[in-house]
Formats: sequence, structure tokens, C-alpha cells
Amino acid sequence: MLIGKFISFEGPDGAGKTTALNSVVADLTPQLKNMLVVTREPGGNRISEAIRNIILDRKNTEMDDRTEALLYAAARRQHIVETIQPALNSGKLVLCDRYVDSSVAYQGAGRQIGVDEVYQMNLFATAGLLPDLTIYFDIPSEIGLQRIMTHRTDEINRLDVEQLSFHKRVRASYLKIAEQNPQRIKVIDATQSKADVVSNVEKIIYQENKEFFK
Ligand SMILES: Nc1ncnc2c1ncn2[C@@H]1O[C@H](COP(=O)(O)OP(=O)(O)O)[C@@H](O)[C@H]1O
Ligand SMILES: Cc1cn([C@H]2C[C@H](O)[C@@H](COP(=O)(O)OP(=O)(O)O)O2)c(=O)[nH]c1=O
Repeated sequence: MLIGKFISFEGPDGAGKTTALNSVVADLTPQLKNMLVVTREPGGNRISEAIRNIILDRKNTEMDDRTEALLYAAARRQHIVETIQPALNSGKLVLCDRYVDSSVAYQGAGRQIGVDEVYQMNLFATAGLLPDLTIYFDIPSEIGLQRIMTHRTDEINRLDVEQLSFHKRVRASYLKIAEQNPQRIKVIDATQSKADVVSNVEKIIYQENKEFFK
């Protein structure tokens, strides 16, 4: 039985998810201690990290779009089995940087495979496990890409170098998913200052998970 809570962080590249997640974790850890589990996709375990390296390697230019979608889903399956499900089974609060909505937005809409097909394929991979809460960081594509290009020190990956039109499709798809799932998905204006974004995220997490903050 799943007794923990599962929260995913979603958004286009450069929205500031990872930056905010790090601050939120630093703020919540003193209170939640080992009740908090923080993880990311694609990755989180040996097999999924190996798949991540294949997907994001800029040398893999010949990768077919459906291959890419299947690899993300395969990495997700292993991540659920090794990390997410055990944590939920032991009552933890799981914060996950990206999940199924990323595949629907990036592969379904960005790569134009089709959002329904990618969602259905992910239902198979996840056996229907969806987050209890999703925090979506919304940002215009131009601003997100500008942040990546000007600030980022790590190597720019295969998806970051996609064209602006790709990133616009990704954002439009996220907005549609959010509109269709208002109960699960809370939208944050990611153009705000880092401090305001973090405070918004913490407010939502607190409001929706009061049982962890008694
Ligand atoms: N609210 C913000 N305002 C301005 N710059 C930001 C903000 N949040 C993050 N950044 C910067 O934007 C870049 C991308 O942030 P990152 O957290 O890696 O985004 P993501 O994980 O969503 O792709 C980083 O250089 C980061 O310092
Ligand atoms: C999980 C997932 C990620 N992605 C993409 C989004 C990112 O461009 C990339 C992950 O790279 P990463 O460096 O983790 O980016 P970010 O910090 O923005 O999360 O993989 C997909 O296309 N589909 C997916 O299902």
C-alpha cells in the first residue's frame, strides 16, 4: 500500500526547477529529516543513470524519437521500482525532479510523437503511478533558454540545443496538461526571483502535505 506522498517538479529547461529544489530541500530537511527523499529523472539508480547518459549524449544524433521515448520510460520504470515505490511504501515524502509530464511534453509534443501515445506508453511503464502533487514552473521559452545559455556552466545537453520552436511546443503542452489536471498540478510563475519561487513552492508543499509538518 502506498502511504507516503509523491511530488514531482516539472517545467521547461531553464525554468529554475533544480535551483529551487535544492533550496527547498535545504529548508525542509531540518524538519523532515529522513522522511524526505529527493530524486531526479532520468536517473536515480545505476541502470537509469546509464540510460540517462545514452539519451543525453550529444554524440547520439541518430537516435529515433520513439527510441528516446522508450528509453525515458524504461529509466522511469527502474526508478519507480528501486526508489519511488519503496519510499512511498515506507511513508516518505518524495520530491522528484521531472516525471511522466516531462515525457508527454518533450516527446509527445516537442518531438511530435503524439501526447496520447506517449501518455499511454507511460501508463504501461508506471503501472499507473502518478504524483499526488505536481509543481509546474512556467516560463516563456525565450527566458528559459536565455538562462541556460548565459548562466550554465555544465555541458549543454542534446535537448537543450533543440530549436526555439521545440521548446515552445514543450511549454504549450505543459500548460495544457496543467489546465486538464488542476487538482494535481499547481502552476508557479518561474520568472519571479529565486526567493519568491522558493517561497511559493514551500507554501504549496506545506498546504498540501500538512501531515508531514505536525
Ligand atoms: N528565479 C530565477 N531567476 C533568475 N535566474 C534563475 C532563477 N532560477 C534559476 N535561475 C538560473 O537559471 C539557470 C537554470 O536553472 P536550473 O535550476 O538549472 O533550471 P532547470 O533545472 O529548470 O532547467 C541557472 O543558472 C540558475 O542559476
Ligand atoms: C524525464 C524526462 C526528461 N526529458 C528531458 C528534459 C531535459 O531537457 C533533459 C534532462 O536533463 P537535465 O539536465 O536533468 O535538465 P533539467 O535540469 O532541465 O531537468 O531531459 C525528456 O525529454 N523527457 C523525459 O521524460
